[in-house]
Amino acid sequence: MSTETETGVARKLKLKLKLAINRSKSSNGNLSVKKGRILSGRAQEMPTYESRDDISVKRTFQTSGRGVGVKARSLVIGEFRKSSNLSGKFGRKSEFSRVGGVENGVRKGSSVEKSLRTIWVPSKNDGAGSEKKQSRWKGKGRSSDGNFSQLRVKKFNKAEAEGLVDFDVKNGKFEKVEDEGLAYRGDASLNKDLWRSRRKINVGGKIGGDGRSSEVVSTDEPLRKRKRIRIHRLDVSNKRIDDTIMSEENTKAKSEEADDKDITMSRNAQFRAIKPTPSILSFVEDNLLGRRRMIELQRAGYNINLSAPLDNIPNSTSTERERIEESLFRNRLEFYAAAKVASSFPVPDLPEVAFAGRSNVGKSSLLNALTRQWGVVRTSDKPGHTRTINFFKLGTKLNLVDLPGYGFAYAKEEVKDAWEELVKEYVTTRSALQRVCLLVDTKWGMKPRDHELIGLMEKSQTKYQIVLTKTDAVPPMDVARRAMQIEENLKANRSIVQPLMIVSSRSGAGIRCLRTALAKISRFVKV
Ligand SMILES: Nc1nc2c(ncn2[C@@H]2O[C@H](COP(=O)(O)OP(=O)(O)OP(=O)(O)O)[C@@H](O)[C@H]2O)c(=O)[nH]1
Ligand SMILES: [Mg+2]
Repeated sequence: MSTETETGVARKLKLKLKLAINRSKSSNGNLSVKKGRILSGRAQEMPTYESRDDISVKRTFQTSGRGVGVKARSLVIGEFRKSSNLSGKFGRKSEFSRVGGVENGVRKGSSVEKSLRTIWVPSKNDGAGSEKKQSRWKGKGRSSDGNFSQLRVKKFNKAEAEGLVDFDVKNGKFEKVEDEGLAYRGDASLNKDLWRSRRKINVGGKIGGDGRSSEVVSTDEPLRKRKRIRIHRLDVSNKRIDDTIMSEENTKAKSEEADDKDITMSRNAQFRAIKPTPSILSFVEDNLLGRRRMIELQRAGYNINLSAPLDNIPNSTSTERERIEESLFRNRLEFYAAAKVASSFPVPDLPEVAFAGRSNVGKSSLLNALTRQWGVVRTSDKPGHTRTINFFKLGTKLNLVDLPGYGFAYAKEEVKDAWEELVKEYVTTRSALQRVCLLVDTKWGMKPRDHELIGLMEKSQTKYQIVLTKTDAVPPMDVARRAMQIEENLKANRSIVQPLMIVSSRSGAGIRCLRTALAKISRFVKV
């Protein structure tokens, strides 16, 4: 290239650079940066360079919005690669030296206006920043691009005076995207370095490690807030009790709580705060009650290929189910009467055990499970399937009675009322009735109608026993909590028969215990 051309090129370069600096100064708010990529803005109008210069470029951007501080500020550094309208690289290597301390305005300021700057910095690595090279460069500049270098040093000084921050990061790269402005090419290592160097600043107040400067940097960036979970002070079941950090919000909430003495825990929190007794817990564990994985049943020695696998003898080598331990329940279950009204109740000849409870709680299923005669009593997943009082004979010693459910059911209100009245009449007047098994869904617990029926049975001195059902649908701990809750609530009652039974017709858990309890009635009670 001739001297004449070089001078022309230098002049062009100077003009364009000046233009770029002015633009970036005057229109600071025009850039938006996201994930290291400049999305829009003035960077499109970056100058092009036709000769290679020993300068490197540093741009700092600050986005407004969330997380202003280390993360929000994106330092974009690097070099331009050759492209159609660029005849040379811009900056040899993107290694930078620190040019100034961090000014609060830059770090703290959330406004883009204040923080967005473009400065042109002589690279230390390239020697442009060193005394020796700078003077050489300046000298050179006097003949060819002296004005340019002066301008650059001037800008540099100005930027330094403004206290723009610089970081030392290796090999950062720019690429020029055709007329789209600068695009940061997502160099992961660059990101890491950046993040590290910033962390170092935060921690030690110095740029250490790879950082080329050891100047102290102000560290008044806001720290990120930690997430906090608010838990009720009485809820001891939750392990993540965070009583260490007191945010403003927390303190306020706690003082409000203290003021409001009548504050009540949510039902769920109350339930989770229940601590079951060791005896209940061991009963639940021993009988593998609650939701269990098949592997757990297998390890306990149950044949999981059978339906209701837990209603069997553990570690049995037989592929068949072992026979029922209570001879009473080996008898055939026979339907013999159904009653829609009290006048059609059959003559009481044998002791009766009735199964009461809300619709869909699993009364009919339990009869089948107890006798292992699935299909004798009809069941359905639709609440309100059993609509009459159904009497079943179990051999010649005991009758089992399946009652219609109460509460929600797919039936008309007056029909449901009639069922409820019928059930109430049966449990309070039936002379042969020896025990009512009041079934309660473990998941939902006792409802007002259950308490209503209990009240009636207490009045009429009918013996009743609570049976928790569908235990396979809830975690073992919840089964224990529910049992504990009900026992606590009903401990003052006189007609209740203890202990509370906990079963699952589906898994067969607890069925053997219930059989034993009911078989006793047939042995000792005579009608
Ligand atoms: N997971 C699970 N489901 C059960 C259990 N027992 C019964 N079910 C299901 O619950 C639904 C209702 O069972 P039923 O035996 O018909 O209930 P019910 O209390 O007789 O209902 P009504 O006759 O409408 O009063 C059916 O879909 C059963 O399969 C159990 O122990 N575990
Ligand atoms: Mg039923």
